[in-house]
Amino acid sequence: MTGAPQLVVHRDKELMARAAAARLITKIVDAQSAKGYASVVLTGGRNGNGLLAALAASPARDAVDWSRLDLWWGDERFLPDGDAERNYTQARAALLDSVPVNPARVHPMPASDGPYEVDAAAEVYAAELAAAARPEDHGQVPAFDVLMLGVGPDTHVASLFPEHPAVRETERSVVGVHGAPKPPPTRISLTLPAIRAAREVWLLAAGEDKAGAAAIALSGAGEVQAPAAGARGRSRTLWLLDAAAASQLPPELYPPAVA
Ligand SMILES: O=C1O[C@H](COP(=O)(O)O)[C@@H](O)[C@H](O)[C@H]1O
Repeated sequence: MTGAPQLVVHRDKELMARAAAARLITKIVDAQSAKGYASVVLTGGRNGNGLLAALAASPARDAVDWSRLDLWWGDERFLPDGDAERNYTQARAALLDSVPVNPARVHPMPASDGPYEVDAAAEVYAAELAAAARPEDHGQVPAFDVLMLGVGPDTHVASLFPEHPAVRETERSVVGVHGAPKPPPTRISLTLPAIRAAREVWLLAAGEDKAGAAAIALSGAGEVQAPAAGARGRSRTLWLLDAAAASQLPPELYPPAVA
């Protein structure tokens, strides 16, 4: 597991989205060159969708071989297929409908109008992840190249909310979430162990309303009280912030000391 999280602070949220999109393109291209494919976990929320829109607008998007990209989701709002509030619907609108992804490699979480209730739907997604894990991944989910997470103002990541049962899960890779404090109340989420299987975890936080959450999560809070504190990658944990979201960080974390 990685050491301390690394921080990159951009001037504003537009620049953060563009820089993060450029970073993601490079990461995908590098992974595809090294092993033939890349696997990425997408996040919902404003910052995640901002990144996808910036990627869609980037001329460098053509450097990605979209047919050799596995896409997964970190969480989903358990709503009918096509609902405008589903993370999958929003990712399609922001990016996926305008690039030649291979539909067989795109893995949205189940919708509420499918054959499963939420806990069974979570089990189905866990089985899909397990089937995609390779022996060298040594786990029940693939070793994702990059797993992105938006950080909520309450420090939630994916659909893991402070003090909720889902954030305490230590065995399963995917769980149904009931009674989430942010609508809709019923959701599906990767758990912290599944998140920590990723090579790199990128936490996205832009805007003043994320400043308190970033400060708490980066100042030694426990993961049950501040789920973002428990989101770490195997080889790297990267916080991508804008100046507003970094504005309450303790001075020992930001700005960096002058050499
Ligand atoms: O509901 C959700 O919220 C978080 C954070 O969203 P934001 O709009 O505050 O950035 C998001 O990461 C998660 O995927 C989503 O389901």
